[in-house]
Amino acid sequence: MTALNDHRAVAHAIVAAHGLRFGAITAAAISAGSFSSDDPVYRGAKQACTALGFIEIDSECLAQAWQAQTVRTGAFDADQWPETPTDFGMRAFPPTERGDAFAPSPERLGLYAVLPDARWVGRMARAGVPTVQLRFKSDDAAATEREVHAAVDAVRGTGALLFINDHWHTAIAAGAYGVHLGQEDLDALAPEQVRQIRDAGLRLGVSTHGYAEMVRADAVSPSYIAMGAVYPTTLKKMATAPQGVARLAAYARLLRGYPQVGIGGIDAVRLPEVLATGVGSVAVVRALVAAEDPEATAAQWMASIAAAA
Ligand SMILES: Cc1ncc(COP(=O)(O)OP(=O)(O)O)c(N)n1
Ligand SMILES: Cc1nc(C(=O)O)sc1CCOP(=O)(O)O
Ligand SMILES: [Mg+2]
Repeated sequence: MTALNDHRAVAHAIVAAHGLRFGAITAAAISAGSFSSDDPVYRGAKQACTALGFIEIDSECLAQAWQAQTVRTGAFDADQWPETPTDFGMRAFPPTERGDAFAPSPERLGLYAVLPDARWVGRMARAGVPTVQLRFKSDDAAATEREVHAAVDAVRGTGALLFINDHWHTAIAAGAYGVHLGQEDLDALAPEQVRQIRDAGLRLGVSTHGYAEMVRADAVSPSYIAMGAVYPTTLKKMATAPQGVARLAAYARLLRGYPQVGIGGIDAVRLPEVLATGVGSVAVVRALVAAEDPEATAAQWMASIAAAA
């Protein structure tokens, strides 16, 4: 039994219980950190999470959740990694029952193709990919408007659900199925603008890269939550290290109740272990766009995803 008043014992018990799957750095790291409370469970958990390689804001978030879990259950249990939303300060799940929830998307979005232009969107939609995203990176407003409208036209009649990355205003005007926003995109929006997207009936997907960002995403009750980067990706410069599948599985358990998407560096070899975490969707760029035969590759991936469901 771990002594509840000894933060060092708490830290060692958590690292001993979870070091193998998350990969403990060194025992020496179990001393570092800044603390917002003297509670021994909070303090020990923050030291342990730092030693397990979580970044500062995620260690803080986890430490507060460990403390809340201990208060809620009446006992500290080192084996029980926090995965109850209310312990993280989130509102009660399921989020779909909240008054401010975005329109729902399917629980399992399946293969999710993130694509650079409307031509690719049409091509993958016609190949039967169930979820597609236009990720058109341009500051040219006229070109963006053309591309968004072309993407909406391109999926018509295919059954594919089209999310527009970043350009939410144009997505509303063009009648897209949904919008995908990152944390910085979300930070740039006033609450009124978030309401505007929701009230227009568009679905909202939000990117996350750890616990603190999941809490932030949950605050707007989106239609799905994306988690990345699971593996290293060369597609864009990431501010955080790859998460790996052990963390992805822990995130997926916390976010049960949301449709979930794994993204970043996923290829055919890694696909089975990503699906084994329980996420209902995998989002890819290069695996399709750089494939020799994108249609055949999409068909193979869709079969693998269906077989794992
Ligand atoms: C499904 C999905 N997940 C994550 C992202 C990344 O979005 P964001 O963080 O806004 O970065 P950019 O794609 O805008 O560079 C995504 N697009 N889709
Ligand atoms: C666009 C994007 N967003 C990510 C995130 O983690 O938020 S990873 C990523 C790139 C995904 O490309 P690929 O499948 O080629 O690695
Ligand atoms: Mg973005």
